[in-house]
Parts: sequence; C-alpha cells; structure tokens
Amino acid sequence: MNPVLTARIPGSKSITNRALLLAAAADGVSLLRAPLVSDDTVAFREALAGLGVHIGAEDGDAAWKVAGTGGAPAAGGSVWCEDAGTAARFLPPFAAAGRGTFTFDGTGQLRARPLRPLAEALGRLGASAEVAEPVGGLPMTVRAAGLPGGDLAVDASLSSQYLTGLLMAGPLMREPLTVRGAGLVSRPYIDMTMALMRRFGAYVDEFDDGVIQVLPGGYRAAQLDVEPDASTASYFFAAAAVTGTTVAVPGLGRSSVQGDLGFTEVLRRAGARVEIGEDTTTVTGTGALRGGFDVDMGDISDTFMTLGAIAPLADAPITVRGIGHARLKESDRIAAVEENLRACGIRTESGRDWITVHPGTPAPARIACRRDHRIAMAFSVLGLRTAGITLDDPACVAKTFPGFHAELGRLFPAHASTVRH
Ligand SMILES: O=C(O)C1=C[C@@H](OP(=O)(O)O)[C@@H](O)[C@H](O)C1
Ligand SMILES: C=C(OP(=O)(O)O)C(=O)O
Repeated sequence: MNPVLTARIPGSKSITNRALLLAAAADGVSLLRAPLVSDDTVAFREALAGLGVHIGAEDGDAAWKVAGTGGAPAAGGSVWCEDAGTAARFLPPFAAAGRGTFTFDGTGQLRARPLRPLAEALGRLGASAEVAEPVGGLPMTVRAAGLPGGDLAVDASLSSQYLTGLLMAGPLMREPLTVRGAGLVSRPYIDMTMALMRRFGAYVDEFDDGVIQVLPGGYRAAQLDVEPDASTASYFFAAAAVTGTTVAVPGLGRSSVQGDLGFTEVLRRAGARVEIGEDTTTVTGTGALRGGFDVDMGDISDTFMTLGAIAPLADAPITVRGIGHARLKESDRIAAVEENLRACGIRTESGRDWITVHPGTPAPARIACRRDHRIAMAFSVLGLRTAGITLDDPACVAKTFPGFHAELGRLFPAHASTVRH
C-alpha cells in the first residue's frame, strides 16, 4: 500500500469572497475560520474595507472577523479589484443596492474581462451602470440609489458570477427579486451562492424552471469554517494520478459545496481510485492515465487545465468540451494550454469551446504562464513527470495559493526543478 501524502490545501477562494460580502452586509459580527489568504481574497477584503467595512484578523490570519454594516454601502467610493473576477462581478450589485457613486477598476488583465451583461442587468433593475468600451468591462461606474427588486433575466453564458452578484444583492433590495440566468455556465457556483446566502440567514429558492427567488430581509451574522479549495486540490489529486501515489485532502468531503470536487470523477475515468469520505477525499493513482474519452467540463472549467496539462501522458486522446467561457478568464485558457503543450511537442486540436490532446512524450519547455495561476499550477503537475519543464512566472500562483510551490515540493520533491530558473 502507498503511504498517504496529506496535502495542506488553503481555503476556498469562492467561499471566502462570498462570505466576506455576506458578512459585510449582515447585522452583527461574523467569524470566517480558515479563510483563504491570497491576492484575490486580500483584494476583496481591502475593497470592502474601502467601502467602510471593518475586517480584523485573529490568530495571525487563522480567522477573519467581519463587523457587518447591516446593509449595502451608503457613501460611494472607488474600489480596486486587482485581478479578482469575483470582486468585479460581486461588488457592483452590492454597491448598486446602496447609495452613492462607485467606481470599480482593476489590473489590465481584469479590464479585459467582460462585465456588460451585469451592467445591463443592473440597468434593467433601475441602477445606472456604465462600463468601458470596447470590452464592456472595467472601469465601471455605478450610480446607486437603492434597488427595487423585480423580475429579471441575466445573460450568464459568459460567466455565472453575474448571477451570483445579483443574487447576493437580492436580500438588500426593497421587494423580492426573481432572476433567471440565461445560458448559465459554471452552474455549481450558483448552488454554492444559494447555500452560503442561506447560511447568512437569507431566503432564496429555486423553482423547477431555473428561476430563483430572493426575498428582502438582509443577512444575519454567522460563523463559518471555510472548506479547502477544491480547484486548488485538483493539482494535488492529479499529481497522485500521474505519479502513482496516494494524496488525501482533509476537510473536503461529500458535503462540500464546491462543484470542482467533481474533478475527481474525471480522474476516476482516467483510471485513478477515488474515495470521497465524510470529511476527506483521497485519490490513488497508478502512474498511468487511461485516455480515449470525451468529457464536458463546463461546470468545472477551472479544472480543465489540470486535465489538459497531463493529458499527453494518457494512452489515447482526451477531448474536453463545454469550456468556451474558459477563454475569458485570467487568460484564454484553451489557447494557453494549446500553446504550452505544443511547445512540449504535443499534438492538440481545438475549437471555440473544446480541445483534444493527443498522447506523446512531452519535451522540456519553458511554460508561458500568461500571469494565470492555474496555467502555472497545472503545468507544475506535468513537471513531476517531465524533466525540464520550467515556468516563466512561478509567482503568479499567489492569486489563489501563494504557498503552492512549497506545498507541492514538500510532497513531491521533483517539483523543485520546475520552479528553478
Ligand atoms: O463564482 C465563483 O466564485 C467562480 C465562478 C467561476 O467563474 P465563471 O462563472 O465565470 O465560469 C470560476 O471560474 C471562478 O474561479 C470562481
Ligand atoms: C477564473 C478564476 O478567477 P476569477 O474569475 O475569480 O478571477 C480562477 O480562479 O480560475
């Protein structure tokens, strides 16, 4: 039997940033235990602080204490979102439910990501929300005088984050909000949103036709243990699969609210053994990958690069579908995976929303990370099996896991050569 390598995975970015916003809007003091501390969550926290929310740390950063303001921000302000899509999509509806003029901006990378469907939805609710051309993105200006609520459809075919932002603002509106995400991608994130809203005392319900209703009434403070990040865990599970070892992640179990835990099902198809227990998920690999399958990863697209990067090691081609929206993230992720696999001498084909990776023996290459944390982390896993894989920007992992290289290297010493320049 393999010794079990226990991975220390930091908290979920998606849970941390939702909980920060919900706690900020709540009545009373909330405690978030084991929050993720990374560029995205620190940016979110600082953005809220700029809007007048007091957030303190306890025991180092073991917990964050949020003094809720009992509603939406009431004085306007300028909000820096850094690289965080969640900040750019969750904070404008929150501000629109308040009062004042708010301007949102972020890095060049975030400015390139679309916000128009959100701005249009806020406009239909009666707020004034302007985005910058030609992208229809940041900088964004919201002139707020409270939101009435009402019936609404939002185009969620580019990102589910627009719908999450509107839903979280729902309890702060004067009347009920009923909203439908048209062409919704990344569906499990909406279930996470609803679960966390309920945790903070809101009423939200989904009908059979996909319409979601939120009632007014605000939020109540809560104490929350943040789960380890399932997207981050995917790199460690994939490492087990390709090295023939066993990796366990405590804190991630069958009651997880994170859809990305479903990545383990993909590894199972590729021949790994997966056990999802009450509180721990364990993956045992054989060191070989079974290919010859076609998988839709539209619900869990943050993990498609984890599969894409190791797919050349499989015994037959692997096709991933349903991932068109992955072109609109930190990088065009289909193009980034293709470019880097081709640099390793691997054959690929792709279309608007799919990619096929053929088996091969990867050659040494310097990976172009495109400032995308997930490209760096995914190709680090390939590096455990391919000598001479190096990253042009190892530090970009800080968006979601500043300690990634130390932790992967602690469990798999071969990783050291990937980060060496
Ligand atoms: O709601 C969230 O926390 C997220 C939703 C997903 O985005 P899309 O809905 O844009 O696919 C995901 O890729 C992102 O990392 C986090
Ligand atoms: C897409 C991502 O981030 P976000 O949209 O939250 O910036 C991600 O973390 O992979």
